[in-house]
Amino acid sequence: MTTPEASAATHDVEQQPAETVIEVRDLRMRYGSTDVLKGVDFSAHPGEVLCLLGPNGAGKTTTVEILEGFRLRSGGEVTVLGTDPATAGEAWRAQVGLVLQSWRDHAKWKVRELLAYLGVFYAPHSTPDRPRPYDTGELLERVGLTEHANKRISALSGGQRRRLDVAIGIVGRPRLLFLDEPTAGFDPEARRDFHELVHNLAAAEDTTILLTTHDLDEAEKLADRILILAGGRIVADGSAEQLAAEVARESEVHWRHNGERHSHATVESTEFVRQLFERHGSEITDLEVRRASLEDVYLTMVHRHETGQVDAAADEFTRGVR
Ligand SMILES: Nc1ncnc2c1ncn2[C@@H]1O[C@H](COP(=O)(O)OP(=O)(O)OP(=O)(O)O)[C@@H](O)[C@H]1O
Repeated sequence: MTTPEASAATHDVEQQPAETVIEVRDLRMRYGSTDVLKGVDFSAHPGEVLCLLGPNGAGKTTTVEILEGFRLRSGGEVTVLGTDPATAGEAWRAQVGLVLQSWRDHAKWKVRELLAYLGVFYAPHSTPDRPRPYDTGELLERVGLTEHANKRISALSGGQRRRLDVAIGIVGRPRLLFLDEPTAGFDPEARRDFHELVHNLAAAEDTTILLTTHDLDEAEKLADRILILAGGRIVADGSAEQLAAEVARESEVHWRHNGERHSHATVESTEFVRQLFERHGSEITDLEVRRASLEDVYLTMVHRHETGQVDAAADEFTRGVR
């Protein structure tokens, strides 16, 4: 992530719960003579988990930094929590959480002290439905750092440090949380805990989450909606299932009946399975329905982009998914 370079005049408005948390229309970004974003459109609603995917250099960081108010766009409309991030002030910022690549400062601080210290900033922005900041003990528990609460930050392992990054991102109980490669360096258990935490934040606290990752498995597990950015536009927008159905309309159904293996390709796998059970009931064993993986979808989209078919790909998804 880069240094903030946005913001001329700032203003704060009374923040009302917005129907749409993020609204991006025809977002454009030009660096010198290069157009990196050529008309990005998407929106996010309260409690949704969105994952932004795309090849290196596609413009994910640029997009996220514009939404965070750290970068000024070249064109288009952007509204985040009801406000244009380019001119938003402190009250807006207090509702937005960031989990950036690792927190490197304050090495001599202890974990609990740092969280309590950072929390103070959010107290003036507390509301009855969103008490701010998080109680430090509860927060430590949530991110799995209770037993490390009195350790110096310099003494944390990489994974513990990342948990602290997450705690720093949510200490103000944000309505919108940006996560940049959130589980880089996590062991499988920490990763599973983190996924639970994200589901919990979205479901119980109605926090909208926008994450960037290169880990497709993580995207599939976490995201309600996946956005693929390629060629300066969103070329796919939908759930992992919707996107898979667009790339490979047929799913493969495999099953065993009277000891014999069978398989069948169909666009209506649910209906096919229902009929299968209607005819053979509990004689059916080893049932499996395979659809295109997110990796298949992603590689197909990126390939279309690289071979200049990106407009066709974008049109297809716009038609099929939205
Ligand atoms: N400040 C800048 N000035 C000029 N060009 C820039 C600047 N920031 C980014 N770019 C260029 O814009 C393009 C998009 O960069 P960006 O960092 O947004 O991509 P990304 O999708 O986040 O990539 P990665 O997956 O590699 O992190 C790249 O070609 C990059 O070189």
